[in-house]
Amino acid sequence: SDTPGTSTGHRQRAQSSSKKRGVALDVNAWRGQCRELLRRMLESADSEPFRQPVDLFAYPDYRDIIDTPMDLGTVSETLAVGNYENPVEFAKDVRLIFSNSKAYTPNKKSRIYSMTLSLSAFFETQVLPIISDFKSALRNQRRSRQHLS
Ligand SMILES: O=C(O)c1ccc2ncsc2c1
Repeated sequence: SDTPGTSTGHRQRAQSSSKKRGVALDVNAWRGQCRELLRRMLESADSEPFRQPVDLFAYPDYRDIIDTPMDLGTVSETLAVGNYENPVEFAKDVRLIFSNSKAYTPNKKSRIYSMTLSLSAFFETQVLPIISDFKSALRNQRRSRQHLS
């Protein structure tokens, strides 16, 4: 009712973010965080073999072994055009880069394979908090929307 001083029902909570337990829970924060993570990976020398699709002239048997090629340039483009719905989809493509390299490598001492190991170790430490922050923001958003109506 519009009687002054009476409850007017639940105020619409901010859609994109709300402060809870001192953490800003923004369901959209993951995209900029993933773009920054990609930037840091691309500036590392360890990413050189993975910045563009594997050169099929350099590795003519590549597609005999690898069904779904993936590279950091393709991941960056997919992120930039908004074709990842969440950070889990983004991480799945980045992990594909590393699993392809592990599947293709002729031996576990190869230079490129060792670059795969160090870059994927860095990636996993950095992507974990991005994914868990996204999941808690989503839980929070669903909780606050459930109270509306
Ligand atoms: O020549 C190699 O040792 C090697 C190992 C892994 C790898 N992943 C994509 S290209 C490639 C080449």
